[in-house]
Parts: sequence; C-alpha cells; structure tokens
Amino acid sequence: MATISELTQEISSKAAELEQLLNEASLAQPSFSEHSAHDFDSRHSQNTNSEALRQARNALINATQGLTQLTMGPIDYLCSLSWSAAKVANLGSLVRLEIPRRIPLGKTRNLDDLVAEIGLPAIVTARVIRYAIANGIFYEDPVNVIGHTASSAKLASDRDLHNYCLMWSAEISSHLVKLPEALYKKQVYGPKGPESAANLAFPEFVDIFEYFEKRTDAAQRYSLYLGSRAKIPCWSADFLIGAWDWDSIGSGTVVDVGGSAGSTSVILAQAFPFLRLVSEDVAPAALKEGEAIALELQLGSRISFVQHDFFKPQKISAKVYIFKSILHDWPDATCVKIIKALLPALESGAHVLIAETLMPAEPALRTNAWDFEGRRVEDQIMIAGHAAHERTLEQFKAIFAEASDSFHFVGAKEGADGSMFSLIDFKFS
Ligand SMILES: C[S@@+](CC[C@H](N)C(=O)[O-])C[C@H]1O[C@@H](n2cnc3c(N)ncnc32)[C@H](O)[C@@H]1O
Repeated sequence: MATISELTQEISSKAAELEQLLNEASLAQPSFSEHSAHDFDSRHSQNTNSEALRQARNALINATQGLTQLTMGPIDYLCSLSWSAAKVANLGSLVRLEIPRRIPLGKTRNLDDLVAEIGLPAIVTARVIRYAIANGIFYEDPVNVIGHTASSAKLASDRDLHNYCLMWSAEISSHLVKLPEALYKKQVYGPKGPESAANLAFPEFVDIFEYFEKRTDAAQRYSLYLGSRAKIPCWSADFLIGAWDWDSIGSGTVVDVGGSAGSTSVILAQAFPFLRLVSEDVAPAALKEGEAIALELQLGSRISFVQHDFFKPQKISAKVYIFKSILHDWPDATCVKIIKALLPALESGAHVLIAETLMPAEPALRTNAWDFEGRRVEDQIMIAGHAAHERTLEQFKAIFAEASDSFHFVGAKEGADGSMFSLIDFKFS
C-alpha cells in the first residue's frame, strides 16, 4: 500500500517524464490558460510518441488520484464522491445556458452584464458561474471580471464537446442517479421490480429507446451526442480505419446496423473511397440527420440511410455488417436474437464486426483506474439504462456461438492508443 511520500515521488517522476515527452514532441506544456487548450492525449496527434505520452499521462493521473484519496482520508473522500452530482449539474447548467459562448475568446466579461444577459435571478447565475470557477472552468480576476480558462474556452469553441456534456447532464445522469433505487427495488420486489433505472427516470416509456423516439428534443440531443462522441479522442471511430482490412472487400457493401446518424459510415466512406455504406436505424430523426450530414459532406451517393428494426430479418446482403455500440445496450438473450436476425441475409464469407469496449481483466485495481475509467463508466450506463452491460471477449463469443454454429471467431483488435473501442471479428461460413 502506497504512502503519501511514495505517491508524491511517483508523481514527481511521472511529471518529469511527461514534461520530457512533450518537449521531445515539440508540444507545449499544459496550463490553465485559455490559450493552452490542446489535448496531448489525442489519438489524432501527429507525434510519434503518442502512446508513451498517453501512458505517462495515465500513470500521473492514477497517482494523483491515489494521493488525493489518501490525503483526504475516507470521510472527506466519500463525501467528495457523494458530491459528484453537483459537478455534473453545474457543467450541465453552463452548457444549457450557453454561458461559455457568452464570453468572447481572448476577452473578459463583467459578471453583472453576463448575469443580466442570462435573465435568471442574479444570485443563482453568479453562484453557478463561481462554482464552475472553483472547478477550474472560467476565472475571476479581479472580482466580477470573468475570463476563460483552457476548459471553458474549449467548451465555448468546441460544439462537439458542448453536445457531449449536454447529453451527459441530461438523460445519462438522470438514469444513472436512479440506479440505487432500481437495484434496491429489484432486491425487494424481484422480477416485479423495475426492468432498469431508466424505467424510473422515464416512467412513461417502455424503455430508453422509446423515450428517444417519442421526445423530439431528446432524440436530437441523443443523435448530436452520438455524432460528437465519435469525435472525442478516446471515443473516436477513426480507430476503425486501421482495425480491419477494409480494402479486402473492394467496392463491397458495409451495413452499419443501428448506425444512428451514420458517424461510422461517414468515417469509413471518407477513408475508403470504394466502399458502399448502408446506415440502418429504427429512429427516423437520426436517419434524417444522417442524410443531411452525408449530403453536406458530398457522400450522399455512397451512404444510404435505411429504416430497419434490427430484430426483424435483415434484408440487405453485404460483405460486412458492423454493430458499433449496439450489443452493449441489450441483455445476452436479446443480443442472440439481434445476431440471428442477420442470418437470412448472410452469405458465406460475410463478416460481422462488433465495435465495442471490452471489460478489463480482473481483479479491478485502483492503481490503473484511469486507464479503464471510461469502460467502467460505460458499463454502469448500460446497467442503468438498459439492464445490460459491457462484455468480455468470451461473452461475445458465447453470443455468436448461440446465434449460429456457422460463425467463426477471426480475431479481436483491442483498443489501441487509448481508444475505448475494440473490434471483434466473426466470419460466417
Ligand atoms: C448507442 S446507439 C449507437 C449508434 C451508433 N452505432 C454509434 O456508434 O454511434 C444505439 C442505436 O441503436 C438504435 N436502435 C435501438 N433499437 C433499435 C432497433 N430495434 N433497430 C435498429 N436500431 C435500433 C438507436 O436508435 C441508436 O441509434
């Protein structure tokens, strides 16, 4: 068990390593300043030592989290975990009220003017802003003058990050906070308890997908979130480009099952000019949005958007079917049904690719917690939202074996360079 002084030494050594790697890559050292909003963890980074950078960065984060926990002691530490919802609510208020965008980049604003423009009671808005400052978003100097930090400037200038935070503070958090109640009711009432926490958060709807289908504002937030999440480095669907030999199917068709607004199809279409893509989804709003995006990117002739329920027999014959972030929404028996619904269209040699996060090896450790934080968070969302979960490779193999003995496991490309995704390949023959 590490002591405060051992963790401090580790932090010091990892900070020096990180500083050196940044210098070698000619990258600026991070700072809180508005002008330093660069992300050296980016998988898109052009520098050659991005993997070493990511490892040094993660080790530093893990050690600093350990030091914080040790220094706080159990009481303050557990209180701080309990308070997490206040941070989510604060971030959500900033994006909902568009506060970051109201301060021009490179400039400051008088707090009273800012508060008056927002039009809510001054005391409330000022407190929201000042709590954000305490969380490292904006600064106040001198009193009543508000400017950007690196984080607030990024929120102001990056619409994808804005959309990501918006969805997190809305639907995702709403059902996550209901998880304890849902688990407790299941414990007490067994099968008569709620199916998932989402049923408590959105009680008028059968499940979260029906909620998104029937609530136009939420549907739009959801598809914007999915599109923007694909551009966030660890969530980037760019990972798919190098994870499979797409050239091997020439001008073959790829069906993106449950493709929402087609972010996966767009990435593949842009990277592989001969591929033909079909993005299927049950949600009309997502398909409509995808069509508009594809037209804007001049990909309208290569990506078609088709309404399809993946529980119904697949109609399109293709070389590849890709399911990105789909199976984790469903329990095992339902996943078997989804994969079985492909069978009528599958020709010998077709590949079914699963792009999902793989759960880390056991036992769980505190010392590498940040490396797998995103995967564990995603797993909790699946438990809360869908009474489902993320899987291990063996669990995916079991689903395919049950769907048909004609599926053969080809291989799995584990998330490279910090990607949340792995690509798991099954061939039908
Ligand atoms: C987690 S999202 C993943 C979207 C996309 N593949 C991505 O990676 O961004 C799940 C998608 O499944 C779609 N979906 C849910 N039920 C479906 C069904 N029965 N048939 C087809 N699509 C469905 C939802 O509308 C949503 O777009």
